[in-house]
Amino acid sequence: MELSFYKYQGTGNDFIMVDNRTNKLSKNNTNLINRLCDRKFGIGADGLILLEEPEAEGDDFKMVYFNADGNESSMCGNGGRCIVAFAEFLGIIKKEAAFTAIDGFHEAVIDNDLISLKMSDVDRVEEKTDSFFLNTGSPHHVIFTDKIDEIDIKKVGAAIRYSEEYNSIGGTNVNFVEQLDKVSFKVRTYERGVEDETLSCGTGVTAVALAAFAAGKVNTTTVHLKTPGGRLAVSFDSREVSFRNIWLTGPAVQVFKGVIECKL
Ligand SMILES: N[C@@H](CCC[C@H](N)C(=O)O)C(=O)O
Repeated sequence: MELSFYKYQGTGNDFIMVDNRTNKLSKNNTNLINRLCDRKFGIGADGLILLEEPEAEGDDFKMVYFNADGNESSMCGNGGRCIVAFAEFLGIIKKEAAFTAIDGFHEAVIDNDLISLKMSDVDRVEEKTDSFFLNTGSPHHVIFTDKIDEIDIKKVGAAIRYSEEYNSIGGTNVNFVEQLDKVSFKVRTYERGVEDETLSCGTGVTAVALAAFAAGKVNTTTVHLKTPGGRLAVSFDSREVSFRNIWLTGPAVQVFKGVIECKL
């Protein structure tokens, strides 16, 4: 089978994007999706995203997200911004989008090079001994440090991701964070399903912004995040540790397109 695809990146978090409105690509083919995401044997990406026909009334499309390991997973914030850019490219939307992903309904707005995505509400930030845990559409463990560049992200991240603490939820993503000033943080993320550090994680920086606010490290409701792949911003309304109207903003870019021969 020949598969047409597009490659997108959002602050260096990269995705294979497939227009699957004709259901050409089966969602159960874990090996194929894993192979397509492989950086040596395939196209190479942190994940693969299907744009499908909407199921809910008023939606423009449906988003289905797979990690590089080939498994369908929870919400991807950078992928959500990239699929909005893809939908605009395909002519499905103009400057605004409404779509459903695994964690529910999302809205998005395109403003020149920046795409803002409305994230799921967050009702709980769990404070642990030296870290925080919250779910921003995907599960995130957040650790504040003052030596972020000295951490072996893959080693320490994997130890937490596979720890007994997170077994019952299928593991977690792990974010290491260093405060830069009153409103900015440097973030490095170990991503579940990629099983390595990625250049950026959208649900991850969202978790960092909310955890920083809950911990009293910032008192503004817009937080700036510097990742190895670029800059993102998160804004929100807060009531104690309950967060609403959460928006993730940053660039999303089409890198190339192609056709690949897939053995099913
Ligand atoms: N890169 C993503 C997060 C993707 C999901 C994650 N790897 C998981 O399985 O929890 C983002 O930008 O949010």
